[in-house]
Amino acid sequence: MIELENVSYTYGGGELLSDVSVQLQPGSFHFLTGPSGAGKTTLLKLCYGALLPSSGRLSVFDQDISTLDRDQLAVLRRRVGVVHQDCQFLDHMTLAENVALPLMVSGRSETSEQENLTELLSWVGLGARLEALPPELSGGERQRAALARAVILSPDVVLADEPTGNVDWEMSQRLLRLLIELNRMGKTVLIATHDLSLIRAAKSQVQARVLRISQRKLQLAGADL
Ligand SMILES: Nc1ncnc2c1ncn2[C@@H]1O[C@H](COP(=O)(O)OP(=O)(O)OP(=O)(O)O)[C@@H](O)[C@H]1O
Repeated sequence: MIELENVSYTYGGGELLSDVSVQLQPGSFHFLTGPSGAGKTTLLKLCYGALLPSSGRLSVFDQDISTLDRDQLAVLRRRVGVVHQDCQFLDHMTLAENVALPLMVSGRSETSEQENLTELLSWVGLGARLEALPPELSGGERQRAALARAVILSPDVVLADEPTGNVDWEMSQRLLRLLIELNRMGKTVLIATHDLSLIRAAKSQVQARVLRISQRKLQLAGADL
């Protein structure tokens, strides 16, 4: 589904990721961990085509990303839902409008889609907050809204960047359960996190592989987490 083969990523400050190879199989569940600044967000951005590898091969849904034009890349991105680290809401729009943005951008605003929106917001426990503005939301509400927006177009893959970064343990468990539920629906899930207790908690609920970035390399973490 997503395959990196000897991918390196270099920017002005030097090489951040070196010779990374990994496959995310359909329906798999992965964690991506590593110290702050190790390159987790960068690796996620490579996975949805926001950045291109400096070298190596990256294919998403069996398409070599370097061969895609802008329109093809846009189609591909609709199949990958991203929960951004900072949520990225438009503060003057309501929660429901923010979550519906991907529908509007892709020209899908029929009644059935609006019904899906209401259902989706109830699923994440925000059915009563549709009209709230982003500055009025708590950290946990923002993260759940970001998750709803990431899956509104029914993507095949969900990439979540520190989805439990600013919430307490109870809320992080709730977010984790939602992500596990998405995986049980067949979606491929990758969660970037430095929270090892979250990973430990997940291991009894889902079969997850843990990838770790250390000194520019990506490794499969052992059972000693
Ligand atoms: N194109 C770029 N230009 C400048 N700096 C970059 C670029 N790409 C990555 N970096 C730097 O590389 C480092 C890794 O960033 P990244 O956000 O991927 O790490 P991270 O593991 O997600 O960190 P955190 O856990 O703190 O979110 C950062 O210091 C970032 O500023």
